[in-house]
Amino acid sequence: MKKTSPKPIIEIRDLGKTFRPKSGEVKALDGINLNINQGDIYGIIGMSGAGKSTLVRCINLLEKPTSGSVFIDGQDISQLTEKELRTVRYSVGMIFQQFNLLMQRSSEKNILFPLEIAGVDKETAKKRTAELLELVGLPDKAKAYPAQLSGGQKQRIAIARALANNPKILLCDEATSALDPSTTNSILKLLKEINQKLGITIVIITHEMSVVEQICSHVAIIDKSKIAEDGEVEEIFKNPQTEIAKKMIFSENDQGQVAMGKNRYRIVFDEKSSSESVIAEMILETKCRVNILHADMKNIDGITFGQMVIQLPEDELSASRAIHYLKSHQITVEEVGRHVG
Ligand SMILES: Nc1ncnc2c1ncn2[C@@H]1O[C@H](COP(=O)(O)OP(=O)(O)OP(=O)(O)O)[C@@H](O)[C@H]1O
Repeated sequence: MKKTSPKPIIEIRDLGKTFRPKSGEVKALDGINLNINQGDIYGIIGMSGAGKSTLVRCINLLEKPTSGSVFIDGQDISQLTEKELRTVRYSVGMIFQQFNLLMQRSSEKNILFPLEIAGVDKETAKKRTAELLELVGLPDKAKAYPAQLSGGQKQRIAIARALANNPKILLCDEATSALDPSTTNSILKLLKEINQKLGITIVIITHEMSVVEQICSHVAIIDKSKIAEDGEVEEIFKNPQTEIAKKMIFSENDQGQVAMGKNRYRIVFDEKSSSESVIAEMILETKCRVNILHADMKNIDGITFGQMVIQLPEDELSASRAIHYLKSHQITVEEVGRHVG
């Protein structure tokens, strides 16, 4: 039977955005093409100034592209009237780094706010608010004001508010950047649950690869206004092609530890192969001396990967024997010496 290809809910075609402030022209986005499918958790990652916020503002209709198009659920949003745009806006919810809750309103009233604007009757809106408080795990905080909530709780209320009008897409702009690591984990877990329970497509804008690794199915790496690389997170992690992807996969700490010396290789293991035994057997079989410079584990969308940076001897023959051994055991091997540090 023919496999049906997944349906893109967001299609970005040749998108360009140029700002023209008095100080000169800034090309914030240049020739962006991206397909985000229904049900994806799609990470958009890049360094500061790469163009992430501009891209998200083009998707949520706050910024008008200079060229190209954005299709949401098959509709070219640049061709819509104001009235049609309002309807499409309901299908895109958004959460932010600073939560953006209304400080004078209780949690419950914050969630009610978009329902009031949409003209939902009071009884239905109240019922929906109670369901959403339950969904984000805070039914007991209905009457609390934002000032009485922790950062993680504020973000949970913001998520409930963003979901009030049943959007098809949830955009998260650096939504965990103001949170500590354990709160970040709990918010990412909640987003994953929402994606699975409601089938909602989630787009996550972040500068942290760890966020992408934890919950995203796909990622696009933006560098200097263009997409450097995009695809499934697992594939990009195992086989990054561009300098920027390699840089983002190694955290700053890792780079410090592996910056010294020549002949360094990054190797990636999956759950099926144990790093220790493969390395031990490789040393026994090839008689090649290996220096382990760095090793850690990463959990990518629920699958554990080990990565190591090893240093091989300068003697080319032994080094190539070792590389051949690793590759023949289906282990990803790439030289990092020129790229890292
Ligand atoms: N309204 C604007 N007017 C002029 N230039 C702008 C405007 N908005 C963004 N830019 C410029 O466009 C480029 C991309 O900015 P953008 O905010 O999209 O990057 P970013 O990847 O989100 O960065 P950060 O992670 O620091 O928020 C930057 O050079 C920025 O200075």
